[in-house]
Amino acid sequence: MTATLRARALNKTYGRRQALSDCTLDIPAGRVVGLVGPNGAGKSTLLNLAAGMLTPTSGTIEVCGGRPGAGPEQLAKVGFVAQDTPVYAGLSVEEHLRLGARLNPAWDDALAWERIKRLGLHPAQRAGRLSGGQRAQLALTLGIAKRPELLILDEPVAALDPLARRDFLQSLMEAVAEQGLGVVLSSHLVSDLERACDYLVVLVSSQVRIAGEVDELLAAHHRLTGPRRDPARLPGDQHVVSAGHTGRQTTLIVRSEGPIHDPAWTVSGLGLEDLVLAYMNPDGDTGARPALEVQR
Ligand SMILES: Nc1ncnc2c1ncn2[C@@H]1O[C@H](COP(=O)(O)OP(=O)(O)OP(=O)(O)O)[C@@H](O)[C@H]1O
Repeated sequence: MTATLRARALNKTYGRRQALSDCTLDIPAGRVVGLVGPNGAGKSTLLNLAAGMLTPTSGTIEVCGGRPGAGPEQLAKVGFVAQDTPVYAGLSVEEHLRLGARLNPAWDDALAWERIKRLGLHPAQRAGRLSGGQRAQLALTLGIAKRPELLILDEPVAALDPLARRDFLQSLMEAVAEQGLGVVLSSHLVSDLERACDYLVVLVSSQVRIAGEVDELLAAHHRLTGPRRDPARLPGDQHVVSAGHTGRQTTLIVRSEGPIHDPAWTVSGLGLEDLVLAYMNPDGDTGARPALEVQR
């Protein structure tokens, strides 16, 4: 597997606060990767390490085959749109594009202008006067026109209304299809990740809880409902991710590569949201408590 991001025993501490702990991860190339986890889990820290904006406390991280931020060639391979889609408020849309052209060796000016026209952004408009959605689209345009191998987006849609979010993700998906670039995208909106991502990483309490192809993860996880019983008595190949009990009933989220034939259980599949919630909330409550924001 060609890895676009490879982390080995990666740690990052801020003072005494552990933001990322012993993170070992291989993200394959050319995927759209959803990074999800509770507030403070370490998502921005991981993305900033991948973009070369932070350096590890210990361990290693490689992105597109090199050390993040190590020289102009490496910088050209990776696009990064930080949280809150930062743009220069005093610069116009056109000035942003000119700056992009000057700073990025593989800059695709035709692509940038085509996107700006399609989005209906006026070249003379100052970025500070754009709406949140327009600023996000401008930042995405700069990221895409740089023509990186990997585009890293930290909560790019958080401030957008549902229509702007759909447009933003649509633009992103088009760029992925046309350019074959890889994307790592963090978001709390699982429905957006479900729409856009084919690979999932769940980060909880500064550690990677699970990572893999979305289709494979969904196929390997099941919800078991049946008479109350001790989860420890399941067969060894059935790994309990989360367990919830009422007086008489047990509901388990289980990872199992093979089918589950025990007639005592009613077995059903999971959606991505259920899967993410099970890993974020392993101590039971396998019902639908919304620990994540879900918007459609
Ligand atoms: N510059 C900093 N100085 C000190 N602590 C920090 C700093 N940046 C982040 N942290 C801490 O590191 C941990 C991980 O933060 P991080 O921003 O990576 O989480 P996150 O998963 O992106 O959260 P959110 O979903 O809220 O954006 C948190 O406990 C946070 O308080």
